[in-house]
Amino acid sequence: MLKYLEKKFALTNKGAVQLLKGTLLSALLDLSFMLPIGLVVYVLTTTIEYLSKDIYHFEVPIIFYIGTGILLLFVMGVVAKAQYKSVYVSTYYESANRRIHLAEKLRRLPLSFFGKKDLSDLTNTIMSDCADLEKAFSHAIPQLFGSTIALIIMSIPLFITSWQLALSLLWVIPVAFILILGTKQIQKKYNHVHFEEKRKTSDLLQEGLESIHEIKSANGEKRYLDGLDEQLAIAERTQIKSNLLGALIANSAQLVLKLGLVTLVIVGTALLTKGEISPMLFFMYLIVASRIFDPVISIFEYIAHITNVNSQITRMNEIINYPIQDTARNITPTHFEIEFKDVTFGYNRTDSILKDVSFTAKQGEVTALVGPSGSGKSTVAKLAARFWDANSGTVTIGGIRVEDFDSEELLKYYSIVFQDVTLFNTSLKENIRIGKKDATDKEIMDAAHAAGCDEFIKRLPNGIDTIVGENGTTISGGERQRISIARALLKDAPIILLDEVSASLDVENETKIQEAISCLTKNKTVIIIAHRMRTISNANKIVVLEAGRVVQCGNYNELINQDGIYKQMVLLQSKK
Ligand SMILES: Nc1ncnc2c1ncn2[C@@H]1O[C@H](COP(=O)(O)OP(=O)(O)OP(=O)(O)O)[C@@H](O)[C@H]1O
Repeated sequence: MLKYLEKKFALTNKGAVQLLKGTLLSALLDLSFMLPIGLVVYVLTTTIEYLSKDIYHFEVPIIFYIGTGILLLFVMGVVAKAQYKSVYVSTYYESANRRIHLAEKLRRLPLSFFGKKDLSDLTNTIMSDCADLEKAFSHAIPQLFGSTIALIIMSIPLFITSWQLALSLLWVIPVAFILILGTKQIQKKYNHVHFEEKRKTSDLLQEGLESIHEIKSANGEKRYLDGLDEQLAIAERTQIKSNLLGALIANSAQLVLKLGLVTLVIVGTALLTKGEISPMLFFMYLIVASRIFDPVISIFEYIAHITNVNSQITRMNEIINYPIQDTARNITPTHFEIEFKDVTFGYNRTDSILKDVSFTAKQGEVTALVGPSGSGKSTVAKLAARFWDANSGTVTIGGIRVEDFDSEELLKYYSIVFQDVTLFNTSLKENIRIGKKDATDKEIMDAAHAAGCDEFIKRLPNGIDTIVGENGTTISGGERQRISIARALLKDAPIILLDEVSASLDVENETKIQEAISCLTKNKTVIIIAHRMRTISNANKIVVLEAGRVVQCGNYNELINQDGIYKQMVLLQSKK
């Protein structure tokens, strides 16, 4: 039962237990609301009975009734408080747990997962989907089950006292349910369309905000805003349609319920005329009829609400059930030689970006990857750090397959400088400290100095304590790259992956960086990707890639004497 609830509603185990508890308490609360009705019926029956016997005083003092009333209110209060605590408070805890659980899961997911998803979609799942579920769990799901249980329990005494009256009152419930459940698929379809349009709108908004510079520089504001207007209008239309349909179905169902009172009056009057029921019993049914449909109406609302969150639950389960790169073995390799053996890989598993790639990057040597744009150099570096898993073939470090390492442990062995440097909206110092969490300020300053950051840090208003803005918007591309190099220097890991490090540097800075890198790379396994042949002419090994295949491999002297793509690239660049 608990496992079913966990899967069905994307809950943690604790959340499923709380849902069960909340359901029972919600049923109890619905039942407790019938207690005052019981008291009213009791008072009225005894009053009428006394009056019919010409007795004008109560045998029990009136204070007894008042006391019972107060006691009932107290019981209702206690049950309501327990239900509130169980349903609402625990829902917020569950919501916090769900977000943490999702974030933990996202942390362990392979990059292939993120390649298939866009970021605004994931942000939506963590933020707004969680909020929608929070609402559903605090307002709908426990009450739905609770109200259903309460309704069944309330119906039993009604059928026992008079099955004809009970039937004439309650026949509308299954009819209304058939109406609601029969149209559930249509509602689901409309909700799904609306949900998708809402997602597209937030994608478009996020994309616009992220690429505001490009849009402005290409004079594309009008086109972008027109597109956004159109998308907003579509989202609005789908929302109206979905809400209208929901309201139409809910109101029709409520109208059907009203018929129950009509048939009760007709059947009750007929039975009364025939003398088959007492006026008191009829009267009692009329009072019950005024309240019995309340939980049913709530059930309809809850069903609509739960139908609405189905898409969110599906998306959340997609993340929760995605297989993680989980090997969790703590292994320390004795050396850090990287070997690619017949590696074939494609980002979408159908098109191969790398084909049968084999080479060895030895420890203490610099291995350079060169080749035309799009030949797969960065992809090789990503596979070396197990950002992605190869489709076939093996990537090993010190003779151990990368898949056998715990994915987080593995990255401790790497210092990585990629083309796209990500900076966080904090100080430069903290951005460099990411390389080594416990680094002292002096270590950070030394790394920044070695990476050639001194000159631009001096220019910043608060030096190394300057906040760099979201993703480092306040500093240039070359400066970002130098910060990234400072991080790598600080981390001082045994494997270094450098992708295009000198691409956005001027000649003077490039020389400085080259010096820093040569300190960094001593006795380490270095894989360097460069477009400028000059920067890698001293590499111990040069691996030339073309269309995802290794077409040449050797040192500079060997390759320059071969008639191949490497020689062509060197000649072409020296002409330039
Ligand atoms: N995340 C990704 N999802 C799908 N395809 C990708 C992804 N990253 C790269 N590619 C594709 O893989 C191919 C190789 O890309 P890669 O970045 O490895 O080439 P590269 O040799 O480093 O290119 P460049 O020198 O221009 O940086 C390209 O066709 C690219 O479009």
